[in-house]
Amino acid sequence: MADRSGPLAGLRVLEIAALGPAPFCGMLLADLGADVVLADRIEPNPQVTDLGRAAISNRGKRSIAVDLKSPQDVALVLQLAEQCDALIEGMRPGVMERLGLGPDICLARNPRLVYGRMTGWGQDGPLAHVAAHDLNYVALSGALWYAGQAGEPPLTPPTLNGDAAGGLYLTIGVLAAVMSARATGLGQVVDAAIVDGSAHMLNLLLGGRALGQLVTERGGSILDGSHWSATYRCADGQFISVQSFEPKFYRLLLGKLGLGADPAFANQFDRHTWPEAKRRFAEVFAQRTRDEWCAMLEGTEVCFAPVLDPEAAAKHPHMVERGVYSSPDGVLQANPAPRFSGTPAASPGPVPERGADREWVLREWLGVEENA
Ligand SMILES: CC(=O)SCCNC(=O)CCNC(=O)[C@H](O)C(C)(C)COP(=O)(O)OP(=O)(O)OC[C@H]1O[C@@H](n2cnc3c(N)ncnc32)[C@H](O)[C@@H]1OP(=O)(O)O
Repeated sequence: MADRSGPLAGLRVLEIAALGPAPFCGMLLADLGADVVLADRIEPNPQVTDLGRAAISNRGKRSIAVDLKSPQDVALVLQLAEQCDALIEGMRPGVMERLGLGPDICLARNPRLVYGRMTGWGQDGPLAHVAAHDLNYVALSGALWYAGQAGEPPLTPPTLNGDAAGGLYLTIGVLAAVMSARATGLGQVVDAAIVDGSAHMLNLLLGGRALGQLVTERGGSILDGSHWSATYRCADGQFISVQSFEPKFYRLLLGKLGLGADPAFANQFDRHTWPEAKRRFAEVFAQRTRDEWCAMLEGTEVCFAPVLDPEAAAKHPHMVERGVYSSPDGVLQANPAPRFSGTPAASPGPVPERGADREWVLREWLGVEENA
């Protein structure tokens, strides 16, 4: 029986505890109302810092602690897998099989089950079994190539293109496969690899490559090389962003900066003019503080925003009015997204204590009263 609300109310998901993207997928599903039971480790993973109550990715889930090296607990996980729509896991390929929890066994027990697998490299291929992390996967996918400035090494971006996007692809895959299982009665394996998702997202840019807008040289393309698509340091050391792509918005920006009549800025898309134009923009933006630029440019059509740290972002009037962030238990976090008009998601539930919901899980999912 579901007690969560949101468009996924009634969807049961069993998540085998892992790092990064798989828990992020579990959070997305829980945010949207799914009943997510986290099969957690009995003790924290010794390889990584235990985030405890700050493990935002676990919010809204129920936790049951299991020792997957114990046949008894493996049997329990299989029983839970029989009762759910989807199982998600993020271990190295072959680990679940070794534990006796591989897809063949689980699907034999529950033919409607969607078995979602999250990895960096994928379930097969020469690197499938090799340890790596976000940066490595994004590097191999082709996407990291464009992160950075001309003549500089690619930077280490926040783990959004790899881990977070990988979790999003797992989420989409799981939901698509659940729809298919509801229509056909048959579950399947979803192999969500960060390299696939990261490359797939590059499609957004690869069309521009065909047109010459995206060149191989880092920092040489319209969106990462031009003066009108950049961040600038202000007089107080803070930063602002402009991305005045359309000529009408670009002209407006030039006007606001007092450069409208300057011929050096006349050819917006001529990449030969960009380095000098960027230097001139930098000089102009360095003359006022970020707040002064906000007062002048925010809310206009020049395509402008201040660059904010998450705490400042949470306090920005636009973000406040939309309620984008909150701080339950004193831990700053973003609220569920997207938003639904008919089945809105409730506020996310708390981060569970490890193993705290065993009684609830056994009763609600298996009909077993352990202490009766
Ligand atoms: C910042 C980031 O990029 S996070 C994303 C990292 N990459 C991924 O998530 C991709 C997929 N995952 C992986 O490739 C790997 O899990 C890595 C590289 C992240 C970590 O490698 P490892 O620490 O060696 O973990 P691996 O997944 O191989 O195995 C997990 C081990 O924990 C054990 N384990 C997991 N849960 C439990 C449990 N509840 N009880 C007992 N043992 C458990 C497994 O049995 C396995 O041990 P074994 O090899 O003795 O059977």
